[in-house]
Amino acid sequence: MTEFSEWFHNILEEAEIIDQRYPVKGMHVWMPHGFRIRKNTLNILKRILDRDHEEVLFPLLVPEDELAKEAIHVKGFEDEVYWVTHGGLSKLQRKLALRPTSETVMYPMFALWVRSHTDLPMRFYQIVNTFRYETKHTRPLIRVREITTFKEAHTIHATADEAEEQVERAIEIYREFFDSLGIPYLITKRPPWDKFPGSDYTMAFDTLMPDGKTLQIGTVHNLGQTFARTFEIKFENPEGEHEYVHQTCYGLSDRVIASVIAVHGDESGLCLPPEVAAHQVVIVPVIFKKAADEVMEACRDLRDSLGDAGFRVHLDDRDLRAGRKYYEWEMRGVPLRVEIGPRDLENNSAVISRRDTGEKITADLDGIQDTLRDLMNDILENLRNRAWERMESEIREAGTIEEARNIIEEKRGIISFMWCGDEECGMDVEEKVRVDILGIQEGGSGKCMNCGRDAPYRAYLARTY
Ligand SMILES: Nc1ncnc2c1ncn2[C@@H]1O[C@H](COS(=O)(=O)NC(=O)[C@@H](N)CS)[C@@H](O)[C@H]1O
Ligand SMILES: [Mg+2]
Ligand SMILES: [Zn+2]
Repeated sequence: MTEFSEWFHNILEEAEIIDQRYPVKGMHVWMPHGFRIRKNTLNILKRILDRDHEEVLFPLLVPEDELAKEAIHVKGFEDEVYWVTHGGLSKLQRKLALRPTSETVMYPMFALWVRSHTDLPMRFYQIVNTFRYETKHTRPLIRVREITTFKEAHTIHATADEAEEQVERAIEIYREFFDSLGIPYLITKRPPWDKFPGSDYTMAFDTLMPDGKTLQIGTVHNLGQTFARTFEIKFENPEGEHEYVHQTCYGLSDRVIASVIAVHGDESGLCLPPEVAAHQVVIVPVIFKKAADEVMEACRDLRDSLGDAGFRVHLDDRDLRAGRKYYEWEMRGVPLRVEIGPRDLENNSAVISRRDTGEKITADLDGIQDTLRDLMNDILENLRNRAWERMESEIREAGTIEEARNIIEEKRGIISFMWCGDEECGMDVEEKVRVDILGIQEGGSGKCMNCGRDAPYRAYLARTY
């Protein structure tokens, strides 16, 4: 873990998550193992969203004039948009953009869908690929040009209060989702100069990566009525008048997978929450001359009974040294390994090894399903607690610019300080400490670290991806 980005690139290759050799910069191939992890992660997310969102699928290509409609929005994306200019050999009358995000794709259609207040609220999401011509240093899963796993939710409301409440609901959805992955997060309101282009304000989830830099792993935007006015999205209210709707949108991406890998990983490789691991349990037969057949028989029976009980289980019956198997499954982050040998047969037991703590437990084969389920819950709990403790230990209070500078130089991590909220002063702090203001949390009191004025906000600074 000395050089995190080297560790990260290596594990993506060794654990066959993605293949980075694809000949377009910032675009990678999901390999079978990585794809399973991605699928399991998305299943958790969809289970949460499907409670009160409808899943949809909109086109990839955006007409130039639609993309350009909302001036601030297009300004924010104009240098990141990929364009399609030809259909076959013929030049297109009007060029088409590859969606960098789908406001300008969806909202012309929302204008057709929304009629009456009885249609509202509407809550949609789609999980698609989006394209951003990132000019900063691209990194697999972290800063890509094809965002392969872009979950974007878009909601429509009759009032500002409802939109406000939806922002809170989206924040709870993200908390539940990240908690199910054991990923710690800091929730702040982005400073005005860093909010989503065209939004009223942005709430962001940041997590701390092993190298002391923060990664924005999710964002929730209150769009107010800006896009409604631009795209004429109106509804007839109970009094028969026409009003513009109020909107929110909230997004996640491949970074969710990046943070699961980075936050829980260790020197042995991946360490995956059981909910997302490709295999939750791997069975390794301990083969000696004696009783070899009985051992294999017992391992197959266990594989079948666990499979029938809904575990993602794999029996590794390859003719390889056990040690080689242990290494491989630990590197791939399989939460639980079960070994059965001749001695275990006699005792009708098995030896279970936990990936997160390395602890070995001897368990009766009768009732081993409950033992494994309990262990899987313990593992998620342990991973989550370990990750939260680590992040919280890296959040340090600074009373002066000097202190802030020293902390960032020596330890990186996250700095919290009291801020007056004035943009000038904020930019000045970023300048002096040479890191970004992540955002603020309301309800502080004290004097601004930088200018001494009254400070109603607790603000956070960190070096970011
Ligand atoms: N180049 C990128 N590679 C990987 N993830 C990215 C990239 N750019 C943004 N993201 C992730 O995508 C999330 C949503 O992007 S966003 O611009 O903040 N918000 C939107 O696009 C809104 N339409 C909400 S869906 C970000 O919070 C960030 O976690
Ligand atoms: Mg960007
Ligand atoms: Zn100040």
